[in-house]
Amino acid sequence: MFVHLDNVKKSYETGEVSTTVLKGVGMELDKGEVGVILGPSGSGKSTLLNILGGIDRANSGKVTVGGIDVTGLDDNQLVEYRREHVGFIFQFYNLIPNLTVGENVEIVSNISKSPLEIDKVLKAVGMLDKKSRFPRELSGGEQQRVSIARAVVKNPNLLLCDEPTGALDFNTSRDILKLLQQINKDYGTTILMITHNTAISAMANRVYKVRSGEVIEKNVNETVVPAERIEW
Ligand SMILES: Nc1ncnc2c1ncn2[C@@H]1O[C@H](COP(=O)(O)OP(=O)(O)OP(=O)(O)O)[C@@H](O)[C@H]1O
Repeated sequence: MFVHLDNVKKSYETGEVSTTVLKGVGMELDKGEVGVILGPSGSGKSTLLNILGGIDRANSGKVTVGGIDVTGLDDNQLVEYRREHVGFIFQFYNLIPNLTVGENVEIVSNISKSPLEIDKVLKAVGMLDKKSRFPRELSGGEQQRVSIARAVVKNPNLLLCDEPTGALDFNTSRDILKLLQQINKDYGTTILMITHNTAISAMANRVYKVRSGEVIEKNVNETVVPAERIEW
């Protein structure tokens, strides 16, 4: 398995209080697959994604990605892992406001070992003609396209998306999902996506339902539905 989480546990200590957020999560994804994590607010989805992406650490259990034992990495190795292998897409884009579209993508490309061509990636997300614009001059959907370009330019093995369509209307969401599906197909990028929207799970190979820090249901879809046919 390309992505493998085994019995991952996580709790946060705030003062004297300990909150258990993940209670022994198991998850698997083959190379080139799309996975969807569904679950209510506060169920631990973002924590799970952050551990997988090397932003946060598990207290126990094992996480491997493409043969790398992520749980065994020291802080420097974790930075390297994030930089080389993982692309992140968030609900609220997180673009740098005083850099243009091109520059937002370029700063990531500059610190990557084997980046893709910036213009090629901007073209793939339909933003090449707006390369010189600033984020404030773009719609939400366009900003999300740029944040996808920024994540994809480093040619990551794993693309982690935390509610990528959470702030977008139906049509724009569907365009963004189509784009993610296209990237999965064209670059063979393994994608794991958090969503509240159960309809989106139709485009995934594997679906994980999470509740209160536990996986309560795992499904493997025999057929994957093209994003343009998803309705909600
Ligand atoms: N750094 C932290 N310190 C303390 N508690 C935290 C921290 N990060 C998350 N939590 C708690 O862990 C629980 C799970 O949070 P998480 O963000 O993973 O849930 P989620 O399923 O992604 O929720 P949402 O859908 O609302 O984003 C929440 O109760 C949250 O308050």
